[in-house]
Amino acid sequence: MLAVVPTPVTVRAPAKVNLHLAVGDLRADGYHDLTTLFQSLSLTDEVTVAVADEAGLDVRGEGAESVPTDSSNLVWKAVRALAAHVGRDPDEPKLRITINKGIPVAGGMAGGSADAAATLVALAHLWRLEMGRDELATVAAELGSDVPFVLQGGLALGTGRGEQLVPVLSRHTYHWVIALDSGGLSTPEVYRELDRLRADGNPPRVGAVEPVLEALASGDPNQLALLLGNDLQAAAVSLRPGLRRTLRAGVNAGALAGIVSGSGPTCAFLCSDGDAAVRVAAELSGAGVCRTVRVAQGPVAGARVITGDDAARPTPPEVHA
Ligand SMILES: C[C@@](CO)(OP(=O)(O)O)[C@H](O)COP(=O)(O)OP(=O)(O)OC[C@H]1O[C@@H](n2ccc(N)nc2=O)[C@H](O)[C@@H]1O
Ligand SMILES: Nc1ncnc2c1ncn2[C@@H]1O[C@H](COP(=O)(O)OP(=O)(O)O)[C@@H](O)[C@H]1O
Repeated sequence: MLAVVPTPVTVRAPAKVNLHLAVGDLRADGYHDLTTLFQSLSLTDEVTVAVADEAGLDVRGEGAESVPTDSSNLVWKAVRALAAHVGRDPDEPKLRITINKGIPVAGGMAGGSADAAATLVALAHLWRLEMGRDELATVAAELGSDVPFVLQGGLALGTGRGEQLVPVLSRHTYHWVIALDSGGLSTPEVYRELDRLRADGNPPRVGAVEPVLEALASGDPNQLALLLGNDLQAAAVSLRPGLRRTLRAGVNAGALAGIVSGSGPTCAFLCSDGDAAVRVAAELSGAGVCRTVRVAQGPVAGARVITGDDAARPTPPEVHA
């Protein structure tokens, strides 16, 4: 009898920016307790999972050359984790995975996490698993602190190491300019640098999260801009001092405020509306402070299956500095 080969599944998953990132003390397990507000952004990766005669991984797009294709890639970790969770053989049938990257690599925007979340959703579809999003989220949390959020998308308050999520109702769209750096920063190194700065002195700490939630409820980007904050910013700037210039240049170009995205080095600039974002992007791209500039909106949906022509959609507008 002929075996039916399932149709390949393509899943799109979003980047994130932390609107508020309060980092607590170092825990015994090596993580830090966080209080963070995540917003998903319209910079996305697409992951296609297909059953094939030979297993393999192709990575294309933004920063593809710096992404590992061996078993350390988060998509293979996602395959192994989900297979273990449901008691399947991760190696049969063999899988061919293609990642199309639109999210900067090691940029503080959860690109690897987005690929892991996308792989979980694709496999749940391909393997016809009867799993709810909550069950998928428990597997996601094993793969990384940011993976549950990019699986869920939208706007959410994250606690614990960032994996415990409460969705935040959002009726407003925010417009961003994203400045991509020429290199990446290692997340553990940035956390270590913050510990070092705190041992030596008193780097600035963000305030309470409640006013940020109120600003989000108002939908006024001017109000939100005053409250954006990231405890990791001082550490990212300490490791990459040029980010100070980038942050200044975005505000000089007309953004309401600029922030280092998560552990950096990507910087995110909040703008008053879509037209302002295009103007800021054009001016910032000529300032010589970053590699590339993108325009993005948030919040957007979490990891979801896309089909047909939609999968061939062009990448977001790009302006080279
Ligand atoms: C900083 C943040 C902010 O959202 O994102 P990025 O900017 O890297 O995307 C996250 O905390 C990154 O989450 P993620 O990239 O999933 O990190 P994980 O794989 O869970 O952890 C990598 C390492 O980062 C450090 N880590 C991570 C999370 C946390 N709450 N405390 C930590 O100290 C630990 O050293 C850990 O070993
Ligand atoms: N699918 C993947 N995409 C990107 N990076 C990956 C992936 N799998 C593993 N990595 C590794 O994870 C590191 C962090 O990448 P990424 O998730 O893009 O950054 P960040 O943690 O700053 O958001 C990369 O330097 C790379 O070595």
